[in-house]
Amino acid sequence: MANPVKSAVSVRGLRKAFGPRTVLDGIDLEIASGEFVALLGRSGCGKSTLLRVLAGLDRDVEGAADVPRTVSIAFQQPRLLPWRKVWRNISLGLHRPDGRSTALKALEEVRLSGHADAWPLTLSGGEAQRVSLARALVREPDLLLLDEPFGALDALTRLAMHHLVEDLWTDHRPAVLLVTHDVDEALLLADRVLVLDEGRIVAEHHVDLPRPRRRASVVEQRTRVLADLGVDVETAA
Ligand SMILES: Nc1ncnc2c1ncn2[C@@H]1O[C@H](COP(=O)(O)OP(=O)(O)OP(=O)(O)O)[C@@H](O)[C@H]1O
Repeated sequence: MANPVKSAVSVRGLRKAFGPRTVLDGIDLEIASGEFVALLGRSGCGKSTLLRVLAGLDRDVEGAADVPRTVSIAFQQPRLLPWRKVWRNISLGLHRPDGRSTALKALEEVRLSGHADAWPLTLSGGEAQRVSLARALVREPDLLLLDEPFGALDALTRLAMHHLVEDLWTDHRPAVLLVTHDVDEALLLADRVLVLDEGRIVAEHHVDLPRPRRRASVVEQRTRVLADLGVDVETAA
């Protein structure tokens, strides 16, 4: 028998309700080991709720969700502790004697060497987000959950972050689930793009373009994904 692809995430029949409101309505989802998946959907369709469940932050659900033992999550806001230096933010909770050198290595990877002893409030938005990525990666997660990590950044910083995340993913190869509102971002980074609508996965696009990808190369697929999001590109502003 051929070697089956190892799953990092296996979700079956996942349901989540807040009171009378069903937010996740029977999600089935497989993510292969090392696969990069993007999740698109309108505001309020349940994207962050799904990520929270996969991160183990919300266990009050129906259905089954198998995830790896090491899961890291990074949010739109870096959520750094302002009273701890950058390196301590990264090594927090690692419980290793070599916490500082591990943090320094992670900072080097996110191209922030030299900021180890800085205070978080002295960092730019992009720098703080890179610290947040370093903190997520230092745990060597088998699953990395990214909840709109570039959403608050300006266009140029965002572009640099795309390259950085792709490099980090290539070097470490965790499975990734990236929540974004940006169709181009999804198509530039992911192997597969899912569209969530009212708590259900309603469309799936495989992105077979060679890497590194350019914006021009995703134009054709962009139209199809936008159609699944209910956006008519002819009339969209
Ligand atoms: N703790 C909560 N209590 C009650 N309702 C909640 C709670 N968390 C989320 N919801 C509701 O669940 C729905 C889905 O929220 P969720 O944050 O998952 O959406 P989203 O797709 O990530 O949206 P956005 O793109 O705007 O971040 C929303 O209607 C939200 O109001």
